[in-house]
This record gives sequence, structure tokens and C-alpha cells, in this order.
Amino acid sequence: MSQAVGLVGWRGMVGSVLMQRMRDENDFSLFQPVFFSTSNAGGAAPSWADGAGALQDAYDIDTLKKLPVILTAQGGDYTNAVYPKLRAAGWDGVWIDAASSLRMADDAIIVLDPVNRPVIDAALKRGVKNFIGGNCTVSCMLMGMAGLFNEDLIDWMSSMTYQAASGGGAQHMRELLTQFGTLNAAVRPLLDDPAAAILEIDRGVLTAQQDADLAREHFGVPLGGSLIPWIDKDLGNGVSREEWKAEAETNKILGRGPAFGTPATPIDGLCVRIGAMRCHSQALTIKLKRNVPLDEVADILAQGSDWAKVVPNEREATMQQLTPVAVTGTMDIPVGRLRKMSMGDEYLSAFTVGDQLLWGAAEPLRRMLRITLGEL
Ligand SMILES: NC(=O)C1=CN([C@@H]2O[C@H](COP(=O)(O)OP(=O)(O)OC[C@H]3O[C@@H](n4cnc5c(N)ncnc54)[C@H](OP(=O)(O)O)[C@@H]3O)[C@@H](O)[C@H]2O)C=CC1
Ligand SMILES: N[C@@H](CC(=O)OP(=O)(O)O)C(=O)O
Repeated sequence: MSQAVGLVGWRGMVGSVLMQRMRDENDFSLFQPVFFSTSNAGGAAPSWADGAGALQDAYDIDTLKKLPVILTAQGGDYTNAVYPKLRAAGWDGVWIDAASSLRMADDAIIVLDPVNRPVIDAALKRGVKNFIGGNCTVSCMLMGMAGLFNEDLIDWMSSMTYQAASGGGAQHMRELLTQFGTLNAAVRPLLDDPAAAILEIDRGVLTAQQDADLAREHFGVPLGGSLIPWIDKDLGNGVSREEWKAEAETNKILGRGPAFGTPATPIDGLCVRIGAMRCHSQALTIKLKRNVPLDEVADILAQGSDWAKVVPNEREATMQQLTPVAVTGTMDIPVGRLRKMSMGDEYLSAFTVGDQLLWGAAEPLRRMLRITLGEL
């Protein structure tokens, strides 16, 4: 009889992508799923899960306690409410989580096994039980840049992000599309008239964007036809929490920094929300530790992970392969715009794109579950 695994948050946006990947990879043949719900205990398990019992109450500590492994994509509020009670009740199982709540805890590992498998294996050996998925921007960046980090070639890095609406959640994606629809409708007759003046169309769009009735409950401001150069909380020192994660999480994932007795790699930049659907993109400025020829950089990146794909730094290849539309729904992490910058031979530019619901959220958790079950 295979091990039981509790699944919480399986019907949310991250959870749905996770369930699909697990079905695609036949992961459900490896364990007995027990599905939980915060809203519908006693309801039916998903129709595709043959033989799974009724939904269990995701707040019932006694039921959760019986499971050797729990995987949750329910969110940080759920983790904060349930996880401490579960441990306080003596639960000694493995907790695999998409939320950021426990990421920086001393007894938690941030999982991205194609990049930090040795860190994960060492943690499992010493009995660590908490394995948390990384921030989507950080995970997607590392999946692309793993080669240069592995070769210890990065002196410092600046990352300027272009983050999709999905990072905020399903409601944010809907709001973005609603905004686009409203803007289009506002100028539709003018768009249909080839003789209409473009500045009149532009004025019409701005009027609709500035209209207090434009849907903005989730983003707070218009995103359609605009951008928002702030993501997550204000840390009060000019840095957004999303920006802070870049250096903090990257170094923790790689097992670097004072906590590991090594210097941390400085990483900083600005995080910007744009009107893409579910792929995060980032423009990177990298100060290399030495002058590495560009063809060597490309080889190192291509070998860094099975999913990193180097895109030639040419117009057509870039336009076809290095965009959110090209990458959405795929496991590929293309890396392109590789060139030396005018500041000197040790300064490298790069641009990378990743599906923030796949490598940015679901995939590292799915793989950690397999590692826990001894199947990866
Ligand atoms: N969005 C992202 O890009 C990323 C998110 N994460 C983490 O994952 C967590 C979950 O995020 P996300 O998946 O976007 O959250 P969702 O809001 O899509 O889902 C969270 C929960 O909401 C409940 N829910 C209520 N109404 C619905 C509905 N109509 N459809 C589906 N679920 C519903 C479900 O719980 P129930 O079945 O119990 O009612 C579900 O598990 C985040 O809080 C974050 O911590 C991590 C990385 C990236
Ligand atoms: N903050 C990310 C999404 C996310 O959920 O991040 P985290 O898992 O670090 O809270 C974004 O908005 O794009």
C-alpha cells in the first residue's frame, strides 16, 4: 500500500496547474491522495481522482495529523493558521508549501531541485521536514541562470522584472482582461473608422483609464495600457518585499550567505507589474567575476539545467522565442539578449522568461513530493 499524501489548495490557480502536471507525469500512481478543503468538507473529491474519498476539513488538525506528507497551495493565511497548530500537536510529517510564510525560517528549505538538489538532499539527511516553493520570479530566474551560478561566475546581478497579472492571483488576471475590454469598448467606433485621429483614440483610452468606474479593485490602479512599478509590501526603506526576495531567496536556495559561512551574492533591482497574463520576464545585468567569452556563457547557460534554452541574440529569434506568449504553458526557460555591455567585458546583459505558475509555483512542489517519496 502506497503512502498517503494530503493535498490542500488543489482547486486554486496554483493548485490546478499542480494537479494537471501531476496527472501528466503520472504522479498519482505513487501515493494515495487525501483531498482537503477549507470550504467544502464532505464534498466530492475531483472527478478525475479515481477512488479518492470525500473532501476532508483542511482545518481539522486530528485528520491532518494522520498524514505523513502534506502538500499545500492554499496560501499564506492557511499556512499561518494551520501549520503551527499541527506541529504543536506533535505532527512530524513532511510539509511541502507554495506560500511564502515559512520560506525564510531556519528549519525550512526553499526547493528548486534542478538548481539546489544537494541542499535538499543534505536537509533530508539531517531531518528537515519543511520544504517550501520559492518566489516565482526568483525560481524562474534561477532556472535560466543556473549555469552561471553553478560555475560561481556571478559577482553581482541586477534584475529588472516584468511580472504578469497571475502573480496576484486569478482575480487579478480577470481584472486585467476586464480593463482591456473596457478600454477597447471606449474607443471601438473610432478604431473601426480608419480616418479617426490616433490622438483622439489615445485621449479616449486615457479618459477610460482615469475613470473612477474602471475595474481596479484588485490592482488598485489601471494596469491595462499601463504598468505598476511596485509589487508586494512596502518594507519602509524604499525596497518592495518582492525586490527583497531576489537576494534573500536566491542565496538561501543556493545555500550561500552568512548563515552558510560564505559571502552572499548581491542581487537587487526593481520589480514591475505589467499586463502579461502568466509569464514573468526579467532583464538582467550581470557583473561576471571574469571576462568569459559570450559563446562560453551560452554553453554554460544551456548546460545549467535541462530547461534553460539559449536564444540567439538576433531580432527574429528574440521576437519569436523570448516572449510570454511563446513561453506560456511550457516548461522552457529561454535566456536571450546575451551580449557584453558598454561598461566593460565583465558586464553581461540577459533577458529571460518563465511561466510563473509552472517553474514559478507548481513544478518545484511536484518534484519535491517525488523526492520525498523516493521517486526522483
Ligand atoms: N498566484 C501565484 O502566482 C503564486 C501563488 N503562490 C502561493 O499559492 C497560494 C495560492 O495561490 P492561488 O492558487 O493563486 O490562489 P487561489 O485563490 O486561486 O486559490 C486558493 C484557494 O481559494 C479557494 N477558492 C475559493 N473560491 C475558489 C474558486 N472559485 N476557484 C478555485 N478556488 C477557490 C480554494 O480553497 P478551497 O478548495 O479550500 O475552498 C483554493 O484552494 C498563494 O497564496 C501563494 O501563497 C505561490 C507562487 C505563485
Ligand atoms: N509576488 C508574486 C507572486 C507570489 O505569490 O509570490 P510569493 O510566492 O513570493 O508570495 C507576484 O506577485 O508576481
